[in-house]
Amino acid sequence: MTQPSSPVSLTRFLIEEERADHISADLRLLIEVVARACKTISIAVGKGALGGVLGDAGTGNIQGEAQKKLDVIANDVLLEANAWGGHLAGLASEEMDHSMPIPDVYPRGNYLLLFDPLDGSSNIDVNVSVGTIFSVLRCPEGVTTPADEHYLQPGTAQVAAGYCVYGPQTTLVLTVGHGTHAFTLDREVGSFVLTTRGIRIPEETREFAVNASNQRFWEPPMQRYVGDMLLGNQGTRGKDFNMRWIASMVADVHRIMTRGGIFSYPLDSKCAPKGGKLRLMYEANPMSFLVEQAGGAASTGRQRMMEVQPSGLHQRVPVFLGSKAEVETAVRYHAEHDAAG
Ligand SMILES: O=P(O)(O)OC[C@H]1O[C@](O)(COP(=O)(O)O)[C@@H](O)[C@@H]1O
Ligand SMILES: [Mg+2]
Ligand SMILES: [Mg+2]
Repeated sequence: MTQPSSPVSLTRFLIEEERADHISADLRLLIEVVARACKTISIAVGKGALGGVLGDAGTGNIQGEAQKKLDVIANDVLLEANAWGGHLAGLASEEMDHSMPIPDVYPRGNYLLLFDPLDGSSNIDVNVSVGTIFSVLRCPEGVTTPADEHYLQPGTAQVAAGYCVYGPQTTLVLTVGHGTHAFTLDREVGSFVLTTRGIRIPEETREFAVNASNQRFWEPPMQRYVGDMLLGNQGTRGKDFNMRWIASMVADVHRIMTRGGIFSYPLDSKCAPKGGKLRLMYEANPMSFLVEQAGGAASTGRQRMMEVQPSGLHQRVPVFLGSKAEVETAVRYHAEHDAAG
């Protein structure tokens, strides 16, 4: 007898992943807690002006950036939900100066959670998609009170990563190292439902995403790379390119997950003293894990992103990720430039 095909909830998907030995029960429950927090953030984002959540919080974060009210709200939601979740030894956030070990009085586990609670903050007040990005690491063996240094593991050590995009639909995109999968929030029912199993990013693309206003500050290989794309079918690339820039990494990456493309936030002379614009631990590494698991590639331009050995919790890096062949082309421009001295 054929079974009626019913929608697969995130809960059922995670139970199946546990049965397949892809995740532990603790990791399954941890992801459920993060997903629940994302639902709460999605509701707050959706209320907008009606919920009094728009505008500046009047505070700044360790990155020297002004915090929006929703940056603070999303951070609090994730902290509160996960502190009581029982599956973490500690957590770290883009919005907090240091990581936070889970206090003894709370239930504790063996994972470390890192997150960018609200990505694309500059878009909140203009009603454009924003998101949450998260990454899960194992707490090193024997460590009961993890400090910042215990989070400094390369992206290859991640056991799970995901983002939730708050757009016309709220969509959670997740990997536990066995493909990348998308779950759409059924708002009436209140649960995430599997809508794409095994996302595959097309290898080739004719679409790139970059903040072109930084062009004069870019390094020479980036100038040449984008210059050649702009020449289109009249230049060496032999094809015309389209450009998109939402300024929410989550939304730009989600487009690439859906139809391919390359996303880049390269090194420029403004952000060079900090190493780049985007954060390795909260943005670049989780997105790289998701993109690689979907058949794409992710690089700093000179090194596979997930092999970068982190030196600081809030470290920044240049980013190129998306369609594999296109990322390889961007890397080739950098290699040729460096080889020429
Ligand atoms: O405003 P810019 O320079 O184009 O930068 C946009 C980039 O900055 C970010 O907004 C940084 O994220 P936050 O909003 O979490 O600080 C990325 O999402 C986005 O890709
Ligand atoms: Mg961000
Ligand atoms: Mg943020």
